Amino acid sequence: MEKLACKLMGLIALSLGLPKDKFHGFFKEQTSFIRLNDYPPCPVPDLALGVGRHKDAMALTILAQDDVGGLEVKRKTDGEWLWVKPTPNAYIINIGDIIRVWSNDIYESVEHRAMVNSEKERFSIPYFLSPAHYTNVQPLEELINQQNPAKYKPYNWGKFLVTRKRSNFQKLDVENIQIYHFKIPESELAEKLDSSSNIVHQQTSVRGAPITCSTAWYPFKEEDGMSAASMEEVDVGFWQPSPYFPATLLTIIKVSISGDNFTTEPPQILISLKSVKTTLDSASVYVTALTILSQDNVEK
Ligand SMILES: O=C(O)CCC(=O)C(=O)O
Ligand SMILES: [Fe+2]
Repeated sequence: MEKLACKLMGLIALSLGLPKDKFHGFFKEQTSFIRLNDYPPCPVPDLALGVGRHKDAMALTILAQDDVGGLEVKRKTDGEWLWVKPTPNAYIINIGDIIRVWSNDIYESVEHRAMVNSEKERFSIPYFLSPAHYTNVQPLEELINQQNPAKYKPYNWGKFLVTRKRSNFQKLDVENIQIYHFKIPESELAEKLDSSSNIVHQQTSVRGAPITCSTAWYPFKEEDGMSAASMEEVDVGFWQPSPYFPATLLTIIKVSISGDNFTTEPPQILISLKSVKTTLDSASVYVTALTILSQDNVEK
C-alpha cells in the first residue's frame, strides 16, 4: 500500500509540474494507517449512515472494498450524492485535504459518505497515507505567487489529527475540525491580489487545463491479494476537465491491465497518463494509459 501510495504521489507531483520525488520527504516518517470498516445489514437503512459525510483529512486514501457497494460522493455543482459502483479488482483513490492544501486547491478533496443496506454486510479497508505528525501543512511554495497567493494558513498535521480523532464519529455540539477552518477568506485573498496586480489567475495544471480529478480506481491483481501495482516510469499527458462532471472535482479513473495492454472504459479519455509502465513486484505489467470511467460507474 505504502509503495502504491508513494508512486501515486509521484504522479501527482508530476501533474503539478513538480519533481516526482517532491513529496517523498513528507513521508519518511508517517502516521499512515488502515481502517477496517464493517457495515452490517441495517433493517432501516434509510435512517442510518455507515460513515457520515466527510472529506478525508489525510494526503491520499486507497480504499479496498468488496462488491456490495455503499460509497457515495457528493457532486459539487448541485450537492447531489452519487452512488459509486464497486469495480472488481480496483482500488478507489481519494485525494485528501493535505494534497488539497499542498496544491493550493488545484486538487480538491471530495466529500463522501458510506451508506448501509438491509441485506448484505459490507467491508471496506481504506489505507490513509499521512505524513509525520510534526509536518506543518501549507500550500507548496512552488505553487503560489503574488497573483495566486496561499489559500490556506499553515497547520500542524499532528494537532489536526488529534483534534479530529477526539471528536470524529461522535455527536458533539461542536463541529469537528475541518480543513476550511484553515482557509484564508476570499476577501483577504482579493485584497492581496488588489495590492499586487489585477491579473485574475486561474489555477491550472502544468498542461493548462484545470485538474478535476479526485477519486480514482487503481487496479490490483487478484492473485497478489491486496498488494498493489507500482508505477515505474511515467510520462504525464495532459489533463482535461471531466465531460461528465464539468464543475465538480469528482472524476474517476480506471486503469485496466490486460497483458501488455490497457483497456479504455469508456473510450473517452479524461486523464491520459500515457506510457505508464507499471511493474508488479513479481511480474511486469505495462499500462499505457489511465482512463476515465463513464458515469456508468457513478449512478445518479
Ligand atoms: O467505506 C467506504 O466506502 C468509505 C469509508 C470512508 O470514507 C472512510 O473510512 O474514511
Ligand atoms: Fe473517507
